[in-house]
Amino acid sequence: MTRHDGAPADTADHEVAVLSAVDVSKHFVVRNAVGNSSVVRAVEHASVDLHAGRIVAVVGESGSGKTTLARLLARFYEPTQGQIRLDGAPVAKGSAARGYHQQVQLIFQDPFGSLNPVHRVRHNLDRALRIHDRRLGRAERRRRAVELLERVSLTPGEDFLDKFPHELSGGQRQRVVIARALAVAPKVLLGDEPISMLDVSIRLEMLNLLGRLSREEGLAMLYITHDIASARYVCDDVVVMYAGQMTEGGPKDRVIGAPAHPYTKLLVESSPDPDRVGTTSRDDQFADAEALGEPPSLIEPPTGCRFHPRCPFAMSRCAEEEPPRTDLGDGHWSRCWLHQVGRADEIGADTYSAALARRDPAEVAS
Ligand SMILES: Nc1ncnc2c1ncn2[C@@H]1O[C@H](COP(=O)(O)OP(=O)(O)OP(=O)(O)O)[C@@H](O)[C@H]1O
Repeated sequence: MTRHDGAPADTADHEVAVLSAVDVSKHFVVRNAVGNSSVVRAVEHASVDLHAGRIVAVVGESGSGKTTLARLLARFYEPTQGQIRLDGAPVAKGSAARGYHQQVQLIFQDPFGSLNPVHRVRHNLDRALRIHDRRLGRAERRRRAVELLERVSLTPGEDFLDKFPHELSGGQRQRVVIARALAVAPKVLLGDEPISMLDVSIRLEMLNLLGRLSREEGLAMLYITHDIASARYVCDDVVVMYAGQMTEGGPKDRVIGAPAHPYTKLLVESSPDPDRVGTTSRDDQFADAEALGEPPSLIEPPTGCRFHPRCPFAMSRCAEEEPPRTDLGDGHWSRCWLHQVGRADEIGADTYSAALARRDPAEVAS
């Protein structure tokens, strides 16, 4: 069972996670036009474990901290606080990144931007293969490049070796990006919205490819998405982020099927059709959620539970104190005061908008 949000990995799971973020925070110092600085609390106290052969989805609105979390796990950023662990061992600050990136690969949204446009597919793969093993001869690298292309269903691989990125479709380019990531034989793939810029018609195939790589080849994966339906389709576990914090996590059928946090409920109900995979654009996703209010500033986030200004169930306590984590069994957990005061049943009793319509403004302190 995958553990999220701070519980010790080896007691909950009986196996050490391949890659973990343990209580990580990332703060950015930004300056305005007149030189005053402020701190953006992009991620705060986030924990997640990635296990071999399993996919964890991170869902949340724009600006909730998903990309920052992936970049922390990829060591593109050092955490302001907390730890990244690989195979259970803390990754030392400033330690060599090359060895790390042979084990942990990050895939971005835009496959065109990820490939060098002046080089053929062969060259793009060859470089990664040489980084993986300097002893490989030219013929062996070519053989492996063909094999990699075929692993991502670009067959026959020979036909793609001499193509330039602009000669490929978006889906084919993203497959080449994945093949290049696999060239270094990583244990972990981090996908930052890897299908959102692809044609709707091929998104399902890409998800199937990611699912196959995880299940059949044992890769541990993080899958960042706005799309609840694709998270439900391909992942094992889901973590929900709101305003830089993790609010709920656990097995996907529990989190998406029976949300235990009002924000997850809002996301699921705002999702155009949780059963139609990959058909919505980023802008349409959570359109209703946006109508219900802007996500908060991460420079001066709301006190207490960050979701309380938008929450139909908010009590005065929600504005005062951060809710503790409540474990709900089977790896499912939530950070919401309703669980602590015996009112958790209310989350599932009605739709989010019906609950919002009934909200008593006097209950919310700010
Ligand atoms: N390098 C940076 N400097 C300053 N602020 C940053 C930086 N990177 C991210 N942020 C801020 O951190 C917050 C979280 O951003 P992040 O990109 O992680 O969110 P996200 O959930 O991935 O959003 P999206 O889905 O739009 O990519 C945002 O307020 C963003 O403006």
